[in-house]
Amino acid sequence: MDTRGPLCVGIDPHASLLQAWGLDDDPAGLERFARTVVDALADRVAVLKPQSAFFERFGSRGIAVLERAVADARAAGALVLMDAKRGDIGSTMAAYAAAYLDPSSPLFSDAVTVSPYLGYGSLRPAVEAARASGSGIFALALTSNPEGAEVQRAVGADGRTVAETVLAHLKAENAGEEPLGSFGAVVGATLGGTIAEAGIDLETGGPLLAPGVGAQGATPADLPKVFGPSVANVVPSVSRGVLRHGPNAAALRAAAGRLAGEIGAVVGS
Ligand SMILES: O=c1ccn([C@@H]2O[C@H](COP(=O)(O)O)[C@@H](O)[C@H]2O)c(=O)[nH]1
Repeated sequence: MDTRGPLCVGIDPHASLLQAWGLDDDPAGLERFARTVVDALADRVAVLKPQSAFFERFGSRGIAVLERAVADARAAGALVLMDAKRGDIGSTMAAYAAAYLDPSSPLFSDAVTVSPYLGYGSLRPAVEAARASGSGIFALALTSNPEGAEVQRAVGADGRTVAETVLAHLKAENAGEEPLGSFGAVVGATLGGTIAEAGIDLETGGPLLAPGVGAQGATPADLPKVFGPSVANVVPSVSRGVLRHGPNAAALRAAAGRLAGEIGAVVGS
């Protein structure tokens, strides 16, 4: 983030984008799509975020493409955040942690998105794997979709919302880490002033992944209102808002560059 700015670009090979890029909706089209994004952007953006679902839908051939994209992006200097939103009982979580956070795995990534909705404690194997390998996690706290509120804003017996409980756990993981720890939260850029209105503290000492800029309607100018004083820790994430400019590499770079400039103007990077 210090050297490249905080922008994260998602690699989301929607069938509609493959078509728009003149590619077939098959593993060869998927591979060309992923390779084009990595070649265009991995040497300049801080984070590339492959959305695992779009690779998984092609089965083992899609996963092979994902493995190559992860390796190539990391080799070019980008951090890779695997958006897989894994979450399960602890013993199964250990296997997910081995898949994404163990350096010997072909899908090893710098971080993975995880769902804390089987209870934050169920994520312990991922936390431990991240500590062991120097990687990280991003736990879903306040997601960008409107349906998330019914779970995430629910109030527990201690008077805190579920999201606040998740954020408090992340803050404890990051204690003592400077300038930021490796235990991030996902907080949608689409949430407007609702976080401040609810008095939710986003100071977890970790990065805040902010999806929702672009196709979901949020803009870089919304970030200060959504994140308040925590805006400096935000990693804004954009997928379709950049990808729709492909397949031309220069156009992808220009789109990412424009967004990076707009984000820099509001977060001060
Ligand atoms: O709260 C969340 C968590 C994750 N996502 C993911 O981010 C991208 C958004 O894509 P856009 O094209 O920029 O809308 C996608 O992979 C989602 O699964 C999210 O949107 N919200």
